[in-house]
Amino acid sequence: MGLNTIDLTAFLEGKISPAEEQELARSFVDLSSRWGFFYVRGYESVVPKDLVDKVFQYNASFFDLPQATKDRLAFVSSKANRGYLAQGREQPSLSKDEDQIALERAESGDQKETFEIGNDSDPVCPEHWPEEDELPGFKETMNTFHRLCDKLHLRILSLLAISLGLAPDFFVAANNGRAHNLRLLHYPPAKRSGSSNRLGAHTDFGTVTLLWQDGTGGLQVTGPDGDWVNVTPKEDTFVINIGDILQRWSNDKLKSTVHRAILPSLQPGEDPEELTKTRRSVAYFCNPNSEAIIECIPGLGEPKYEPITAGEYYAAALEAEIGV
Ligand SMILES: O=C(O)CCC(=O)C(=O)O
Ligand SMILES: [Fe+2]
Repeated sequence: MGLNTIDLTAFLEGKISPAEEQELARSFVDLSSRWGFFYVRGYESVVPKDLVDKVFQYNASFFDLPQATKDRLAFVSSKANRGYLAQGREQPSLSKDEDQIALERAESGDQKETFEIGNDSDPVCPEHWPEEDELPGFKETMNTFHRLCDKLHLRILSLLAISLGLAPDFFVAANNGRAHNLRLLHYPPAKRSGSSNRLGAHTDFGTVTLLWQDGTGGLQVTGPDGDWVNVTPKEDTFVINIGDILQRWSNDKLKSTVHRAILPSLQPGEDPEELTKTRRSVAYFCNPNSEAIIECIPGLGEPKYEPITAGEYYAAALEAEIGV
């Protein structure tokens, strides 16, 4: 069985009847609790399609910059969570143990490089932008995309609140600081004779992730029965997945689903000795405000977890995978 798709057109354009909204909310919570991962279409009234295309074009031109330029923009701390991560630096894992993660990095490390972008108006953590003449228009495009994805995320959280029987603005106060992380991912061509791992199996840490992928394929999630299911690229969709903080906040009602990326399977006529295609994706990891206290949402049973501060939890999880 494949992944389901939710259409947000009428909801986002304010053309939805109360009954349709209830039905949409019901399928949203149903998919979030059974799968934790689904396609979304109909988002273009908030995030225009040509902007998404432009972000993908910049994904290519950013990673085409000279290695020395990218290295100058290097990621230096998980607390800041900004900058360039060269291949071999981040090792996502299901483990939280640094030694175990180091072992996985050495045995079949990820074949990817990424660039992390935060909220550009954060007074404490500056972005690691390339100079304007190195990549004209990059900063402006990424800032616009960051802001519009935040708007989209707030609408998604309002749908989530409705679906949990809460006031539509339930999540706003703890999630209105745009503490999100926009990540460009580049998976370079790889040999099939080596490791098939592109991105190790992991869950995301935040509330929801909005993920756009190119047409290459290779993203997989674990379905409700534990098997790997392909997240086949579909035109004009992105995927939403639930992250650990939202699973914890919802007392495990919503599911933070394990996912990974592997090399695409060999197609008829393809030469196994040739390098695979490049893969590119764009992830928008949504996070509560860093000082927000995450404790069981009312009405979801006896709390299983201690309250935590979102920012501390997130930085510790990231640091285990990056080491700084
Ligand atoms: O590249 C992808 O499709 C997935 C990226 C991802 O899961 C991540 O960076 O956490
Ligand atoms: Fe992920």
